[in-house]
Amino acid sequence: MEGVDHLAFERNKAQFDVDEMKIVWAGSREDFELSDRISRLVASDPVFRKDDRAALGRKELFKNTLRKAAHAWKRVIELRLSGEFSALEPEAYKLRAFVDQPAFTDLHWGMFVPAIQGQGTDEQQQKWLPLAYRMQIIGCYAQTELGHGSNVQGLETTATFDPKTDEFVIHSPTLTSSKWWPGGLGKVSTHAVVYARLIIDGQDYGVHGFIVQLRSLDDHLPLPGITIGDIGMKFGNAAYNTMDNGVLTFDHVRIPRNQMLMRVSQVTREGKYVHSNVPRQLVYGTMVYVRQKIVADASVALSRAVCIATRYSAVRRQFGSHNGGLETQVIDYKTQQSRLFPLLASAYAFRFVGEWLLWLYTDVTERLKAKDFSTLPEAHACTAGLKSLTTTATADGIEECRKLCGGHGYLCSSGLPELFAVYVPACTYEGDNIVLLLQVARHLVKTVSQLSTGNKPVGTTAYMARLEQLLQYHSDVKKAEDWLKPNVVLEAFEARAARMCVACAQNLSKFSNPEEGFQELAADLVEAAVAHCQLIVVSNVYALSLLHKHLGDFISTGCIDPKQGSLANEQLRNLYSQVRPNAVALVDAYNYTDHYLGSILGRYDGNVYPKLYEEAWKDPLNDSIVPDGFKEYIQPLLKQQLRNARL
Ligand SMILES: CCCCCCCCCCCCCCCCCC(=O)SCCNC(=O)CCNC(=O)[C@H](O)C(C)(C)COP(=O)(O)OP(=O)(O)OC[C@H]1O[C@@H](n2cnc3c(N)ncnc32)[C@H](O)[C@@H]1OP(=O)(O)O
Ligand SMILES: Cc1cc2nc3c(=O)[nH]c(=O)nc-3n(C[C@H](O)[C@H](O)[C@H](O)COP(=O)(O)OP(=O)(O)OC[C@H]3O[C@@H](n4cnc5c(N)ncnc54)[C@H](O)[C@@H]3O)c2cc1C
Repeated sequence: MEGVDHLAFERNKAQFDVDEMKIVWAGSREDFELSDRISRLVASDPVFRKDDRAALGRKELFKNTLRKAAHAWKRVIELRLSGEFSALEPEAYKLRAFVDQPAFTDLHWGMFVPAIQGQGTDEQQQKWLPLAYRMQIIGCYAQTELGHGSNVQGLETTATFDPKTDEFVIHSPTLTSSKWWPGGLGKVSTHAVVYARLIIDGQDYGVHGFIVQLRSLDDHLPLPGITIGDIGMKFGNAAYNTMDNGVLTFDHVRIPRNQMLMRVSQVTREGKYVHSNVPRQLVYGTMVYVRQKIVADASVALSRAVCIATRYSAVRRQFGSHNGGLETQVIDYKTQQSRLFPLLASAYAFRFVGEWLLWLYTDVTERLKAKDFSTLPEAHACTAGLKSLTTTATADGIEECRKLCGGHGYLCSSGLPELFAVYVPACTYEGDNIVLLLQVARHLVKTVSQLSTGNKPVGTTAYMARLEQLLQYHSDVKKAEDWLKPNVVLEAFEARAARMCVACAQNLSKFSNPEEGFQELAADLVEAAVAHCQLIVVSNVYALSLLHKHLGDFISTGCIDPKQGSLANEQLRNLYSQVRPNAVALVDAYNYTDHYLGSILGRYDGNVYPKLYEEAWKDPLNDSIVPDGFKEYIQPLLKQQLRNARL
């Protein structure tokens, strides 16, 4: 029935003010109003239609992406959504988010511009940023190669200084040195920040960033010595195939010396290599920025999936009808709750941890400007660890939501297959999640080993200062309600993380070669890093479901005993019952339009079945009643069977 709210009875059960929660989710009233306005603006604009995406071929899909990106840019300017000619303002960022289609612009604004901002000198910024802000040049981030992604120091592209001409010669010496993966490179970018080994007078100074023009600004053809193309279709149908991830090789391409990004180190006219008094790691700064953004986006992707699964679970009924009455809503099954509600809690937890990480990132950026580099290792460990933790949980969570929607979750019209396919590379790009956890583990082991030298741990590792106490700790939980006290939960998580880190550090000390030890104990180190990152995120329901999931860690490290573990589980069940009447309202608080959700199962009005039925008839296969190919392939079979039957 059109116009009827099939979920009204659920909404009436809510025990909190949904409008207030919308503001909490958005961050502030101002942010809420902005998101609300822009999401409606996108939803009502036919150019931003997306329900036809699944049926488009690659070329149409890509052209459709170009059209949307151009239209979005026009809207940004027409509506004066941001300051003059910049898409880095929150308004433009929101517009991009609600358009909901990965495009070259993500890399231009999300990596090319930040790389110049973070690694360029003032002079370089003045030259390149105005062009980039106006999109008079379009850039990408060309770091990864066919042979190396995680191992950045292993990149092979070379940038050799030629003192005669005051230029760098950019070259791809091997097949494996071909740049491979950069988004926006394949068909669109005119420029790139290319990461290459700096060679001066035969000496290798390691990987540095260079601004390289790739295509003519007139006819868009690659410049001499440059070969570029798209790397081909990726996982999922529409999904990330809106993006032109590309391949690029250089054959002795010359660029002026002043196109090396020179904030961290410089090459003089005489070919002298000069290193500023800033840490070399700032070359990796763009990755820290994007990892922080990815954490903030994890809650968005997970909340979309949870919103679809929660609304649909309230609509869907199976079994349990008595005397011809209604069957049970699947959301009332305890197993459904134990799978869905921790994800609902995670979406909220990630939303808040994303805010916190933005604060941490802003703080470190301010400090860097004032030449205080002391918090850089902590910022790197937190962004790397939380990127890994939240993207893994979100990718797994989206897939769980698909299963929570039963068979209909597998239909493209549920929105979940595409959401999963678009999201899942987040576990790999911007740092493989295991490789990033190993970075966190290095930071933790270093922190533990420095305790004996009197180095006071700071930031998220501050709990290590209470190591003696945490090693003695045993939970004093006696009844299920004790697990509701935040301190009780926090201490258990601190003790578990501390003990796992100390155990790793002790085992490492048994190796004469620390690197060998690190390789050998890598699996344990990853688990210790996960424990530390979970500690950063813990909050009520979420914490208890994690404790339940990782009960083995808590018991084997002696933080809690099995009885306390089952009390945690008992409390978890109580919490699920408290969440149940509020579940639909909690997902309404995300304030997502039906356009943005892109899901029949997650429709605000819950009018699922008629719309699913209607949608099925739109499939191109249903354009004709008898399928194309019937005469060639089906009819002969049927005729043959008839003949056989007669025989
Ligand atoms: C209209 C508007 C539209 C707006 C849209 C905006 C959209 C925004 C969102 C953008 C979305 C973009 C989509 C995503 C695209 C993906 C792009 C990519 O994948 S790009 C490609 C991404 N690729 C990857 O992510 C590659 C992953 N690999 C790596 O990051 C590195 O190679 C490594 C870290 C694994 C090893 O590094 P390596 O040097 O070999 O070895 P060591 O371990 O010895 O470390 C040495 C020292 O450095 C330290 N340190 C390390 N990192 C950092 C850091 N970041 N910082 C600080 N420090 C760092 C480390 O702690 C150590 O310190 P110490 O102990 O000596 O004191
Ligand atoms: C959709 C998408 C978009 C991308 N966009 C860009 C872009 O715009 N620009 C760009 O430069 N790059 C881009 N990339 C590349 C991306 O950053 C890399 O793929 C990523 O960093 C992982 O590196 P890799 O492919 O070398 O993986 P590998 O390191 O080869 O990983 C393979 C396996 O080896 C394991 N492994 C590797 N090293 C270790 C170790 N030391 N210890 C234990 N296990 C290890 C990993 O865990 C993984 O299981 C993109 C990738 C994707 C998928």
